[in-house]
Amino acid sequence: MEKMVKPKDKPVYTTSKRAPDSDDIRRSESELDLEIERLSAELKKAETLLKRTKTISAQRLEEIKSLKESAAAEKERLLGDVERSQAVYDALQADYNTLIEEKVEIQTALEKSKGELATAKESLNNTRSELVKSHKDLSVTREEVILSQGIIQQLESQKKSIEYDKIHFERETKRLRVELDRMKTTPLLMGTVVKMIDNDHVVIRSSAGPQLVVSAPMDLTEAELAPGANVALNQQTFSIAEVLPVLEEPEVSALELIESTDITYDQIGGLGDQLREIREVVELPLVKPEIFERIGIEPPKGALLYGPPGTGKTMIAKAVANKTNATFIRVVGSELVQKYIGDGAKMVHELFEMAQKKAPSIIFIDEVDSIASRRTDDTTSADREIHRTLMQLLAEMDGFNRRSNVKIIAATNRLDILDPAILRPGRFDRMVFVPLPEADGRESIFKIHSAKMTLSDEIDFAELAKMTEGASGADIKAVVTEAGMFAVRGEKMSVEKADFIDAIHKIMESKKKEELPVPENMFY
Ligand SMILES: Nc1ncnc2c1ncn2[C@@H]1O[C@H](COP(=O)(O)OP(=O)(O)OP(=O)(O)O)[C@@H](O)[C@H]1O
Repeated sequence: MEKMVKPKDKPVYTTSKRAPDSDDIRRSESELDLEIERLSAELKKAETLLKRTKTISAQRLEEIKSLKESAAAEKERLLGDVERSQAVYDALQADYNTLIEEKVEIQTALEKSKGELATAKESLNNTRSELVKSHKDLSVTREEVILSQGIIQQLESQKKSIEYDKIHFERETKRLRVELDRMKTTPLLMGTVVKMIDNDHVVIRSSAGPQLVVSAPMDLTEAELAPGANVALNQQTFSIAEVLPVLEEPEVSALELIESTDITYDQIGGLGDQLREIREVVELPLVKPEIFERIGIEPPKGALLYGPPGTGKTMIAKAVANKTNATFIRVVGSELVQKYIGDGAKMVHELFEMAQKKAPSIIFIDEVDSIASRRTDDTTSADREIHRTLMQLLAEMDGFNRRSNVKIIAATNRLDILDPAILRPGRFDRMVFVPLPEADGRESIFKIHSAKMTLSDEIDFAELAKMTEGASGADIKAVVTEAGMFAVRGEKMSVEKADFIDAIHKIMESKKKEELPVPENMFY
């Protein structure tokens, strides 16, 4: 702010009694000039100040104008915002109103549903109590049904078992009758073939002493009547009744004894797992006994093979004997007790002695169920005989040295009737189920048995395997042989698919006719 100039020494006009002289006038004039000068300077200053104030005012005015403009623009914008907000607010208000209406509707519906729910709950409770009541009734009925089902099942399995036993007994009766007939006939004389004179005559040295020339029976081949063969002769006519098996030891002639069998593992189809198991328990201890010693465990004594007939149980035993170079000694349970009545137990003892002598050896007890079946009591003398034979077998198995080179393989089609005593631990170290072959197994059995046949190219073994569901290895072998026979009869160059199909029909049909009812737990 510009400081106002304060007049310093204003000229003082004094009134004096004398008239101003020229000096006074000059003095007053110069004072007036000074005053005028000062006032001019002050005026100038005031003008400059005014000018500056004007400029500032103009600037301020400009600023105020621009502020006014921007305030107007801002106002415009705010007004727009207010409008938009109003629109949003209106929309929200509309939504809110709708929601309120909906809420009212929902509340009404909710009230209605609550009522319905209460009704439904009530009827549910009623139904539930009815259900609980029926459930109780049903439980009682179900228990009765289960009870009756159990009784029916029991009766059915008893029936099946009885039917089976009946068939078994019928067969045994038939066999015993034949045996009895044989026993009733005059005893036969034993003789040894010395030589064949021609196709029809043979020289025999009889056990009574003399040498005889007898007629060669039509049904015996030259090979069977080879020098040294043992034959049984009719005492009156001296005709040859039958060729006797090679007698290794007079006491145990009931046995089949093969020094070295010719069955190999690769001739057995579809039993990989079973072979592996049996090789572990029978082959390994014979071939590598040191492994068991090293590990410090007792080597197994043997195994029990069980399963349907004709599935290769005997083959497995023979193949193990072959692999281990062991003597194969086969004894048939039913023959032990039927042929040697009173001597079964003695035969068992001799069997084990002989196996020891011929070691390494494998004792194969076929149809072990004939001597080891579960019995309720030993009422008949035959029962007692069977029991004695079994006791002897168990004693031999228990007293038998695990480290000896003798192993036992037993086989049965009737695991269900076996005496638990024979299954007790320490007797058979492993029980191996030998089942009917699956399609793959059947295919490989077809291939094995037809390996030496001349076959036509069209033969598809997988297809034949599909057609023989339920067939055993023995059935498949029979099919292959029969197919060969069809081809021979038809004088063909090779066995054709049609021959196989005819053979399958023939064998499977006859199998169906022979089939017996199988008790449920027969193989388990
Ligand atoms: N898995 C198989 N592989 C090849 N051939 C088999 C097989 N199973 C059975 N066979 C054929 O069937 C024949 C009879 O088999 P095997 O005597 O071994 O049966 P099994 O089970 O001992 O019968 P069973 O219980 O009636 O004594 C054999 O000689 C063989 O030709």
